[in-house]
Amino acid sequence: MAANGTSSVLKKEIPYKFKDPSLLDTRAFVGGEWINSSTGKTFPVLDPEDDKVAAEVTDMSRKDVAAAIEAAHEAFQSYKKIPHRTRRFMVRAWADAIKANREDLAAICTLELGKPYSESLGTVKYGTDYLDWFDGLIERLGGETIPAAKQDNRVITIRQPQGVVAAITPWNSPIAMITRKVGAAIAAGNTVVCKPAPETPLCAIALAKLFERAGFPKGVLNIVPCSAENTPECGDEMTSSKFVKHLSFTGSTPVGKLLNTECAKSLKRTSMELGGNAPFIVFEDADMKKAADGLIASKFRSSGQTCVCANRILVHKDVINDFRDMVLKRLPEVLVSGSVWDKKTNFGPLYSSKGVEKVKRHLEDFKSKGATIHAGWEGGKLDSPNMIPPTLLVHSPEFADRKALQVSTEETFGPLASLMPFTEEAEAIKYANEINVGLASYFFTKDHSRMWRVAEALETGMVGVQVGLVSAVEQPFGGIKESGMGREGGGNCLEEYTEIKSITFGL
Ligand SMILES: NC(=O)c1ccc[n+]([C@@H]2O[C@H](COP(=O)([O-])OP(=O)(O)OC[C@H]3O[C@@H](n4cnc5c(N)ncnc54)[C@H](O)[C@@H]3O)[C@@H](O)[C@H]2O)c1
Ligand SMILES: N[C@@H](CC=O)C(=O)O
Repeated sequence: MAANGTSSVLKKEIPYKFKDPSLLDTRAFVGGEWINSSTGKTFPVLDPEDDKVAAEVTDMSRKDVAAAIEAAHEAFQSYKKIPHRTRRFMVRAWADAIKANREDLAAICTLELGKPYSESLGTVKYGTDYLDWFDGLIERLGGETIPAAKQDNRVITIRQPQGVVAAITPWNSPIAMITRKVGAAIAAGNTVVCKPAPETPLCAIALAKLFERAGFPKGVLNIVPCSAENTPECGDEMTSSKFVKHLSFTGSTPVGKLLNTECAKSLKRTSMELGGNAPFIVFEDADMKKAADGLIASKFRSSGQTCVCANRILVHKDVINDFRDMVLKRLPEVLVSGSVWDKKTNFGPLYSSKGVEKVKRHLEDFKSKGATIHAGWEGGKLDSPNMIPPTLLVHSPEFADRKALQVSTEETFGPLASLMPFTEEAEAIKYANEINVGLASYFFTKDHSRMWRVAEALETGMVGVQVGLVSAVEQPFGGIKESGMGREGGGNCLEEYTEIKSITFGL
């Protein structure tokens, strides 16, 4: 029992009292039952704010994952027959349950991810926006009638769910990445086995608690938390199972490629939302304040830990000093650091010391190649664990060796921005596109011709023109090149989880 009396699960005190402590659970959810791993093993979940153990979560084995897949397969046999409208009401009820418990869910997100509580409330809203969106799409998930070439034939198509969908999700968005993926698969009539990231299983478990209350049949959603050590085995069970028809993954490009290769052996469908390395370009005619605010929103939200964060920042050499000064002015006006539980705080620690190591490596690389630090971290001991302040570096207007920088080939995934100069539009586009990934990109200019030209030229799945945020449920979210395959959100997102069947009638 935790000293604060809020939950028997908590291993440490936090300055938040749960309204419904039962949402904090450490068990798996399989076939409608709350269970522990057959091995009895657990793994620790840390609070990134102090690196202390927050909870011990059940560590599901390969055998347990196989049982969850079977439970999902069994549930699919009846769930697939449920009318679209009934399914819609259940999705609606899940969304409503999440909304009614938004504060507790946000607190769980803050606890295991270190995300400031106010930002966590935003991520709960973003997550439920997806379910609201699917609610509007479910009953439109129909087929079409097709004029047949033969006089005595009539042809129609119907859309049917695929079966068991395996979902593997990352730590950096532990609520929205689940509702966006699991919600879409279930809205389309599939059943799901979801393996959340080992760093953030508590949000997934809490979402399953609310799912259970929404009236879905047993086995429609199964949550199988497992440790980093068990992950490859559990993943292999998902990619090799004959019952899994679709693997939906959000995470890094190397893991996505591995899973995709394994799924290819049995021709499973895959959805791959993978890593990015977003270019962010400030042209010489840009509105400096708009561009600075765009950079702060894109680079520093979630402390720089999103797949669509600005990463390679190019500023026209004639305005690089003006832009630097505007960013330096706006940073303290926009970002507030402090305890993640303080409602005013909107900038928090990284998810773990692994993240800190990577940011430090990029910082040292920028410094060694001539960038100077204008704000933030110099690479020394941090004041508190994982808490890197918003950091700004600038290269001289003559700097030309961009391709040698680590940031040119790797996401920083942290609150570190280094401004690099460019001279010509074509040069900026060439550098932006000279990479194997293409998720998001951003640019700022007041020139309307340039807006179209550059938006069309950038090789990414999403482009922000004069904005630093591109995530919204109503628009297709996803990348090209090695940033993935498929789209989540947008008007056609449920179709990804269906098969088209064409039926020919002879008269
Ligand atoms: N495109 C998008 O929509 C999107 C969204 C969020 C994050 N991301 C990307 O995710 C990455 C950050 O997340 P991460 O560090 O957790 O990525 P990761 O690839 O290490 O892990 C993602 C998930 O895959 C699991 N995993 C790891 N190895 C596995 C294996 N062998 N078999 C099965 N599962 C395995 C992890 O446990 C986790 O659940 C970044 O690259 C980011 O850009 C992309
Ligand atoms: N949470 C992000 C996804 C990548 O990290 C978003 O949807 O913007």
